[in-house]
Amino acid sequence: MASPTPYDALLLVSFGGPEKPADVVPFLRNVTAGKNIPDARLEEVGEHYYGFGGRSPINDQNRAFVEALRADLAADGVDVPVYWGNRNWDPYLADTLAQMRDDGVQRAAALVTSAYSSYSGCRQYRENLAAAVAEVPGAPRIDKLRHYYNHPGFLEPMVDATLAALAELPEAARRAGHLAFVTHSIPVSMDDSSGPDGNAYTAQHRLVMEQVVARVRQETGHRYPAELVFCSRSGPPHVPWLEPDVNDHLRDLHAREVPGAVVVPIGFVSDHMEVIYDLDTEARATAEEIGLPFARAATAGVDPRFVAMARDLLLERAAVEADQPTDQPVERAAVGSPASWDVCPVGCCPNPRGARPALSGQD
Ligand SMILES: CC1=C(CCC(=O)O)c2cc3nc(cc4[nH]c(cc5[nH]c(cc1n2)c(C)c5CCC(=O)O)c(CCC(=O)O)c4C)C(CCC(=O)O)=C3C
Ligand SMILES: [Fe+2]
Repeated sequence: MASPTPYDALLLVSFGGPEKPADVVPFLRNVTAGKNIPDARLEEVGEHYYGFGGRSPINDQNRAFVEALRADLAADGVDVPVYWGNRNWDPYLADTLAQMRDDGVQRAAALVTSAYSSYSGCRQYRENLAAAVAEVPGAPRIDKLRHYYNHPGFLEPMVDATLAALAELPEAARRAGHLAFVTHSIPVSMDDSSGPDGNAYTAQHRLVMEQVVARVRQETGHRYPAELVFCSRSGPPHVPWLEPDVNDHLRDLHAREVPGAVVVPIGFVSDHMEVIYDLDTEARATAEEIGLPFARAATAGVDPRFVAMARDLLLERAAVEADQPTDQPVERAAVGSPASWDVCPVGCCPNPRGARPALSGQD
């Protein structure tokens, strides 16, 4: 049986979100510390949270994932505890690392709830992990697991979700509709510097989009027109961010007499606020306003294939890090493009505000 050695724990690392109205402003302060987010945008985002009782869905999604992962590991006989810590809200990374240390954990593999390369989606987590390790004397060693945007455990649930959403569209739109693949907008400069050679953020999303379109074609015999579009733009208006916005795109489809759209949130591993607000609330309202048939594909969430992916990545990396490697090459599940690196290359996804310590990198 595959062994998790040298890892004695798995750490789920996420963004965190508020759980009650009184959490919203302190949470937003944590997220935006040192960043140039206009006050108007913060008030707007605060309203998104208040509209859902001040509670983000993200923490409950992570609790469910941790439970499902514990069950998956137990069923497979992989005896490692699962911990969970966030960048921006309780349970904070440093508290979780202190707990892990107290439990005797020496070395843990970290799965981040962000599948792609970018400063916000990768290095910022690595910096926060480094800061938490520095804050906790005797903290375990943490190895961030590789990007998994092209892992079948992430892609296959997306294919099924896209097919299910297509089935929700009215008959006429089911065949001639378009697929709008949605991810979080980031500054154009952040995309330009993402990954070792730049533009990894958009390139990885396009690979995912192509894979899903190809798999949907296998299942339906039809190659759906598809576009990569963006949600949740923030920052000052004069700074360019990735476009088009999903709402503008829906209007554009309507103007071109496309009879319906399936929105596939490929940038999000579970139903985050961006999904339930930006897509289910705002984009759906746009579609209703213009009379465009609309369906939103489910996120991976606790799909058993996505949960099993976490086990697979842990065991894959354990085989790489093992003291006595076998002569068999380590198998790395990946579809359409090679598996991503284990350790981030030098200069990958730089911090626009200047270098600081980050874990799991060659620099
Ligand atoms: C690429 C990316 C991901 C995906 C990767 C990943 O998952 O990490 C992501 C995830 C998330 N972003 C989240 C929330 C927020 N992001 C903000 C701000 C920003 N995000 C950015 C990028 C990303 N963000 C950027 C470039 C900014 C501008 C400021 C900065 O340079 O950092 C702000 C401030 C207000 C605003 O500007 O909108 C909030 C409240 C939540 C929690 C949602 C919930 O509660 O369910 C999640 C999962
Ligand atoms: Fe964000």
